[in-house]
Amino acid sequence: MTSREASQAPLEFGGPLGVAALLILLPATMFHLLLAARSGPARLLALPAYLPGLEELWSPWALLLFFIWLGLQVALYLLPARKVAEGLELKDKSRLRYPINGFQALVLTALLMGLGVSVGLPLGALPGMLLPLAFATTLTSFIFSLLLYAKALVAPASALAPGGNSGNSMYDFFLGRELNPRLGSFDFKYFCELRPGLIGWVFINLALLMQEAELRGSPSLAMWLVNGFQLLYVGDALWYEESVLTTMDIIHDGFGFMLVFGDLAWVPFTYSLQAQFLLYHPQPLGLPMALLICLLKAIGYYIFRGANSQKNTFRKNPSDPSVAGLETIPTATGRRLLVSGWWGMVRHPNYLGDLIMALAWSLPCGLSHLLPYFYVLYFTALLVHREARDEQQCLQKYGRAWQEYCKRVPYRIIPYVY
Ligand SMILES: NC(=O)C1=CN([C@@H]2O[C@H](COP(=O)(O)OP(=O)(O)OC[C@H]3O[C@@H](n4cnc5c(N)ncnc54)[C@H](OP(=O)(O)O)[C@@H]3O)[C@@H](O)[C@H]2O)C=CC1
Ligand SMILES: CC(C)CCC[C@@H](C)[C@H]1CC=C2C3=C(CC[C@@]21C)[C@@]1(C)CC[C@H](O)C[C@@H]1CC3
Repeated sequence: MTSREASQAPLEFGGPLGVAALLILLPATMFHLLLAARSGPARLLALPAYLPGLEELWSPWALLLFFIWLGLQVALYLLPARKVAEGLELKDKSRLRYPINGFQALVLTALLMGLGVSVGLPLGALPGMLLPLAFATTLTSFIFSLLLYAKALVAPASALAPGGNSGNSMYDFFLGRELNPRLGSFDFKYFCELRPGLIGWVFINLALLMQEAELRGSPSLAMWLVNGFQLLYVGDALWYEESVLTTMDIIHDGFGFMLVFGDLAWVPFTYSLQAQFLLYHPQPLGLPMALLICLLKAIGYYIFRGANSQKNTFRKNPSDPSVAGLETIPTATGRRLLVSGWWGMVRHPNYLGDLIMALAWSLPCGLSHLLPYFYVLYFTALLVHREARDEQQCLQKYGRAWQEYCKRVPYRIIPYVY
């Protein structure tokens, strides 16, 4: 297939019409959440009381701040890494190399921020800039995705993603045509997936905490919990950075608007919704309830980390003592599928743990509003859809062995429910 021939891969996300809707709906939802979080009624399901004018959205300072942030993260990405990992084999039998220094980037960013705050950097002013920052990031995401689309037009056929090469420009712009767009050894998708948005989310949360301390004397218990839980999640993702190299985002999906906007804008501005909500709507939280929520978070994390580590260890070294005793099914590819341990409980135990953690992030916000539960609702939809896509890919990869696995482990995410 040449780069100008369209692939026959089935269309996802409702095809061109579906992605046209998503191109509008995703940014609109993000701005709706940003506005709702600061509004008095904080309603998830009501239209905003007013629409911000361009003067409220556009600020060259916000754009500059976003580029300084990107520049800092690029610089940290380029620092010597403790390890350079190889990705999975590509169509042309080559393997790309990726620096494993995301956790180092998080720690260095924290040190720089600490230093900055100690000499007067007004981190607490960030919450007031979220709207123009989100606007600048969205604008940049559209332009960056267009550049990536143009770059893919001259990429060799072997560099294209299986799904983003339908021949419909809007669909391919959304899904991404090129699988691993790079400039030299700088990998745009890998960089964006784990650095600017994920680390940005942590510092937006921290800025909201500092602002709350400024407003009310000290941060609330609910704000501490949300900050702590989400920092653990981001720290974990960066500590286990190498495992992102086997996710469908890296090995299957192209780098188009969906991931560009998702990584750069959606993650920092919507995943910080609970902390945004708490700044404008303080919630009382007693110690017993806080302890119960911590227990829920611990259970979710235990399942999430246990399941992810078990699969990653098994894929790296099936004779590792921690996984050697697990029951498996052989497949025609030579790889085996786990059918006991976490992966014998449901077919996506890691999603179950992630969903439990999502609930624990929202509960500190109390039960008076639906808004802070947006993440739980969105994430359930995302994981159900993602699970269906992964099943399809596994069925193609493993055929009868996958059918056998589904028979042995009938539930997808929640035991005896789904
Ligand atoms: N917060 C967020 O917004 C998001 C978080 N996540 C989280 O990221 C993590 C990664 O998720 P995701 O990328 O979807 O994929 P998974 O980590 O669930 O990996 C799925 C892959 O695992 C392998 N696999 C499936 N079943 C078995 C088995 N029984 N034995 C051995 N290998 C098996 C298959 O690949 P193969 O056989 O090729 O190894 C399959 O394609 C999850 O914890 C998820 O919750 C994901 C998306 C968004
Ligand atoms: C804009 C759309 C709604 C879709 C956006 C999807 C992205 C936000 C997510 C796609 C896969 C992701 C992963 C993570 C963050 C969210 C995105 C980028 C993690 C890095 C989160 C931490 C986990 O430990 C690993 C995840 C890998 C997939």
